[in-house]
Amino acid sequence: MGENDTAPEDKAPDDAAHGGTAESGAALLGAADIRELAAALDVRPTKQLGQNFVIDPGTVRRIVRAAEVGPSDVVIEVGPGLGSLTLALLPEVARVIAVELDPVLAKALPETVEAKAPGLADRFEVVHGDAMRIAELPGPPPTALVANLPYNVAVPVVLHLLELLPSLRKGLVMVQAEVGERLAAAPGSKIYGVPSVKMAWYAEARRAGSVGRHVFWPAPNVDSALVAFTRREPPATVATRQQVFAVIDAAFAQRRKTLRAALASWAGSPAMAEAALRAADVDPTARGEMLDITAFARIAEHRMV
Ligand SMILES: C[S@@+](CC[C@H](N)C(=O)[O-])C[C@H]1O[C@@H](n2cnc3c(N)ncnc32)[C@H](O)[C@@H]1O
Repeated sequence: MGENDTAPEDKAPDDAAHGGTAESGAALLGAADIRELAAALDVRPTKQLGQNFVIDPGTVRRIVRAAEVGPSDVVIEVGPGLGSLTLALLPEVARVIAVELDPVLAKALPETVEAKAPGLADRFEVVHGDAMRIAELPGPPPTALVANLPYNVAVPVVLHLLELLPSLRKGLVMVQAEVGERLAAAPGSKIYGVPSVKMAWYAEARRAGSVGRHVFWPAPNVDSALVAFTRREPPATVATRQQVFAVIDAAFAQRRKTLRAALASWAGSPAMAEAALRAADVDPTARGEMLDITAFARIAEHRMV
């Protein structure tokens, strides 16, 4: 799927539409279903929790297709909300473990699954909690992350789950368009930064399409992007992940400065920063935005204090 892909479904959904029943055994949620569910639960979507619910069955189908998940996948879904994406995932995969922070939504979801996908409810489990803080999950280890993420915490959630769950081999997340570009950016581009390099420690990320704001209720102020990722081995290094991430944070905290200046307090002094950079075969007058993850790992190895 190309960057500017506009799938046939990427049009304004009919506001009154019900999602209808799919042959797969799960009914998908349309705009009218979402409003009915929200009214029944007295849910008023909050910005604080990034609650923008997908009201377009075409969009959730598109997400599931782009995720390339199958019958052997155990999916972790973050922020299932009222269940739009959950219901599209269930017929396709072995199991969905959904982590939801809102207690009202977490409590209501099993009932929605039972009502809309009666034959598939045994594949589903909901965990009430904060996806940025969970330390363990029930059941078999997840192989894929598929989520329409709460936008304000999208990057920390993805990084936390990649660190916590080595079983996670791939993922497809819907995020704010600008965040999607950052996650998938390559060295040398203006938007390359901390999310791009930290993501590259764990996985190869790429843009997998765009989604307009009209497929959500309420509609957010920004458009969205689909980002796909595939796990890869971190660079071979004697430095720990924390040590490498400390260099990345220092380099981008003052991204307009040369690395010699930006890494001065991390190294102990500008001269020590220069020594570490030279030992790592990195030009001390370069800026962080030019370096890939392997260069950051080499620099971390050469800190002298
Ligand atoms: C963008 S909505 C997506 C809802 C649903 N998946 C959909 O596509 O309609 C984000 C969801 O994440 C939940 N959420 C927000 N912060 C969270 C966190 N830290 N951990 C888990 N869920 C969170 C919100 O309550 C909300 O249900």
